[in-house]
Amino acid sequence: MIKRIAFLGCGSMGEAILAGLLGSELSPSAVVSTVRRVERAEELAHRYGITALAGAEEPDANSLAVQGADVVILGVKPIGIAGLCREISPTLDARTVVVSVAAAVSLSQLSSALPPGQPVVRAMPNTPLKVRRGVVALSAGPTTTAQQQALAHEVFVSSGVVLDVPEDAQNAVSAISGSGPAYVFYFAEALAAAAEEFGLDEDTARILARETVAGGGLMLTQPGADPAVLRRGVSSPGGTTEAAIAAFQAQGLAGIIAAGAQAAAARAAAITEELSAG
Ligand SMILES: NC(=O)C1=CN([C@@H]2O[C@H](COP(=O)(O)OP(=O)(O)OC[C@H]3O[C@@H](n4cnc5c(N)ncnc54)[C@H](OP(=O)(O)O)[C@@H]3O)[C@@H](O)[C@H]2O)C=CC1
Ligand SMILES: O=C(O)[C@@H]1CCC=N1
Repeated sequence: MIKRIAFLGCGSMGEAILAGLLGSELSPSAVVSTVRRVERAEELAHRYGITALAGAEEPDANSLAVQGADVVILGVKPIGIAGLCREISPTLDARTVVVSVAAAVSLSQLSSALPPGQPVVRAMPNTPLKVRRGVVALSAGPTTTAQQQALAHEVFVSSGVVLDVPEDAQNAVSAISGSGPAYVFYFAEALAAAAEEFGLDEDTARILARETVAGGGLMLTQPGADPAVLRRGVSSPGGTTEAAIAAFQAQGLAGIIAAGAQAAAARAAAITEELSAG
């Protein structure tokens, strides 16, 4: 059981994890988070009842936050991860499991900035954790015990589906489910724009697109749901949906989506290289 957890960096992703976790049995008194700005720390403390420290006000915020924590979540941008690891290293307990959610930061890059043998987990979560419909893939480092891996699972399990993957799958996971919510939101934006092209007013267009994406997503969460079967359930032979799908296929929509995911994975590989090059 997690007794104390520290979130170092708590923006979009950190807050999504935090919100999902606090919906479980964990008490806000077991959570400390750090950010840079005072107003963001105040917002988090007010919204969740946690302790939130701002680096702008308390320069030792990160070192203070990790003291006594059994899990530390690194939620800053990839470029900030190594510096943050070096900053907390002197005060980190050797048993604390350090979970990085940063895209493209490898386990070896993490370990090389932490004390030798520090237990580490590389995670790729997504923001729907905030509404407890997230998915996260975990890859543990070689010194991370089964008990420490269980603690990392516990961070996410009440907020979504937790998968264990080999580290070399992490860039693919990032390209599919890490970035994926943005693809879905982009689709919703495009659907609303198409609605406005028909002359529907902006509010009506947004509601139609939003409820369609949300409702379709909810149907996919039903036991045994298969997207191809659900699609056929909407597509009458010779009807309107078939005409739309044929137009999507003629435009190469599946290939366009694959190209987007490839671009995301390639960018992750490039970021890993850039971080190694310094
Ligand atoms: N957003 C997403 O959907 C996903 C993001 N990720 C990963 O999550 C990480 C964070 O991304 P995201 O949440 O989008 O980014 P944000 O910019 O929203 O959040 C970053 C947070 O880090 C804080 N911060 C920056 N530097 C420090 C520091 N030295 N000490 C303490 N706090 C610090 C910022 O504080 P302040 O608010 O005061 O500026 C902010 O709260 C990235 O590594 C990204 O790859 C992974 C999967 C999905
Ligand atoms: O855009 C990014 O780099 C991060 C990683 C996955 C989602 N957001």
